[in-house]
Amino acid sequence: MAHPSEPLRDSGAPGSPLIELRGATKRFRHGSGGIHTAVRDLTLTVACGEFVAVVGPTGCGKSTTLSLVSGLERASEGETRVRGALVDGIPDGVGYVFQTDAVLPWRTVLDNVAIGLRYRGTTKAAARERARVWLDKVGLSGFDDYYPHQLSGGMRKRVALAQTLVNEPSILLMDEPFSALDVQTRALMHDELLRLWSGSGAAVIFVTHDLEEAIVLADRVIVMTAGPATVKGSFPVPLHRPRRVEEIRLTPSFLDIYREIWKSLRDEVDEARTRAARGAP
Ligand SMILES: Nc1ncnc2c1ncn2[C@@H]1O[C@H](COP(=O)(O)OP(=O)(O)OP(=O)(O)O)[C@@H](O)[C@H]1O
Repeated sequence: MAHPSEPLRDSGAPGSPLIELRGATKRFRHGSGGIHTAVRDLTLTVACGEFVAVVGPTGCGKSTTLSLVSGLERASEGETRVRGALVDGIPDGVGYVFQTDAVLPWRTVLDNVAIGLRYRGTTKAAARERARVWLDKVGLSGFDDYYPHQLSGGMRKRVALAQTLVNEPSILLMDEPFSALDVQTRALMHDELLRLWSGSGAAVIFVTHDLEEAIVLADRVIVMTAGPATVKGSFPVPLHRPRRVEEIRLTPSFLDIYREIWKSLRDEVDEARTRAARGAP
């Protein structure tokens, strides 16, 4: 295991994926005694440094898939491996960014960013110094002493990103991180995320409802079936990097790949809508 305050770097041993879900099934027992299968026989691998986006209809099991990788949930059948080892608890080097950020309202921006390092045993001065570097990287230098309520939604999201990235995760799990932001702020955050990720070597699994967002960001888009989630299709995104997200959306190659993936996703979205109209899970 790496020293708690040191970033974990994955060497990317040839032939071995960083993240592997093999025939993973996750069932939940409900209070009523019924059993709900959220994920079924899901097989997915992610390589070191790869940016994978996962799209699928509402409630299909995308977040549960992330929980299997992060070790927050254990597969009922099949297995999840990170760096070849069975996931049993939170693997080293995992960072998580949720839709609702984990910014603490009673702490300053600087201390919010420093908090993860403090928990890992870094001294206050060193943690704050590192946090300042990351605040600068996310364009928030000068806001050290602000409290979260004094920031815009986009700025708070930047704090949340810095809070996670300051720990230099080698695996970044993102669960609809920008869905609460307005369209313009989202677009800015897309560019920002790509800038921060490029060269970091981190593998990303980015869950979203938004196919456009998935394509502009990812190396590969995974389409999930209507629940229980399993992989319906895996689509490489042949768009060059570095990407200017706003410009990419207008290119013929973007529209081609959008049409191709939407053809696969549309049936699942329709299926989920039909079930919702029938009141079925
Ligand atoms: N801890 C749990 N206990 C019981 N059921 C759960 C639990 N977590 C998830 N589920 C159920 O599993 C299914 C998949 O949920 P999940 O949150 O993974 O879907 P999702 O695709 O991320 O949803 P959304 O698109 O709405 O964010 C849902 O029916 C949900 O109610």
